[in-house]
Amino acid sequence: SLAQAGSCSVSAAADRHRSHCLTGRAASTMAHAVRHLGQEEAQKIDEELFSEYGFSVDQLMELAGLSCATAVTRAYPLSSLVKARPSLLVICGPGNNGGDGLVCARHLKLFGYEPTVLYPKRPSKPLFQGLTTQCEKMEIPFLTEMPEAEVIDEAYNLVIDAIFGFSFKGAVREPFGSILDVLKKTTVPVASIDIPSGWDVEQGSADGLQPDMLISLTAPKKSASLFRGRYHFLGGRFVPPALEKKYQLHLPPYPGTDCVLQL
Ligand SMILES: NC(=O)C1=CN([C@@H]2O[C@H](COP(=O)(O)OP(=O)(O)OC[C@H]3O[C@@H](n4cnc5c(N)ncnc54)[C@H](OP(=O)(O)O)[C@@H]3O)[C@@H](O)[C@H]2O)[C@@H](O)CC1
Ligand SMILES: [K+]
Repeated sequence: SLAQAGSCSVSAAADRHRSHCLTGRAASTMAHAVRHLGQEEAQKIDEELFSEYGFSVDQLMELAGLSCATAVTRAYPLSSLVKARPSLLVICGPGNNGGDGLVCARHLKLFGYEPTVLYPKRPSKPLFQGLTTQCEKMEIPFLTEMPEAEVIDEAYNLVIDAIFGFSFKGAVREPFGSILDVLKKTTVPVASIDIPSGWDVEQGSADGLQPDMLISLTAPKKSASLFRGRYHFLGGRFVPPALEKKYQLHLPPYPGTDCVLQL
């Protein structure tokens, strides 16, 4: 399915459709390279979206999670899954990255996948309680503990890592240290939302998780240049042009109405 975009033919008459036919890679080489954000800068942009631009967290989280689910369908279409059932494990952390994971799980269920969620540390805020209820009502099962690596390899096609995002700092605290240790032993592909969890947002982690996919939200963070997996997508198509300009993000153009773009 990733080859589809590249094989699309371009006629002069269909110039306005040209962006549909460019792969993200081709499109991004046409403009300035997309900028990689430092940790403080990513947090500042996030804050500004709320304080200056009037967005609510719920709104952006919905768009971010939808982008992630869409990107997963591009890289791992239902027809490509090797297990009998289209099972996925979504591991959610205690912050907004975890919230993106819950939204992503809900959309993936609507897209025909069978997500199961592990959500060991749940904030008491109504936002996260609501997102949890929405998943439960969609008959998405919640695990009570992290399965062994062999069990994950046997049961799931893919793990979605929604543990930590751009606010992660320092050494990993429990229960997430043990969860990440198991995740490093699994052989099924891991798709990380925004940052491979456990990586320093700017410096990465030499002996850390090596995900197969990374979905950068808003703009890639500095550590994304160390990503060696197969699929790097950009998502979170909600940045107002004035904010993009102020931070000189140089975002590549998203094709048509797509909410994701392969970098
Ligand atoms: N504008 C955008 O792009 C948008 C971005 N969005 C998303 O938000 C994400 C950023 O969310 P965020 O700020 O809530 O931070 P995030 O990293 O999920 O969690 C921080 C939590 O982790 C914990 N923690 C930290 N360090 C730890 C450690 N060493 N070991 C253990 N725990 C540690 C700490 O918990 P604590 O234990 O301190 O309570 C804290 O609560 C971003 O990456 C993107 O996915 C969209 O939803 C909306 C639009
Ligand atoms: K993550």
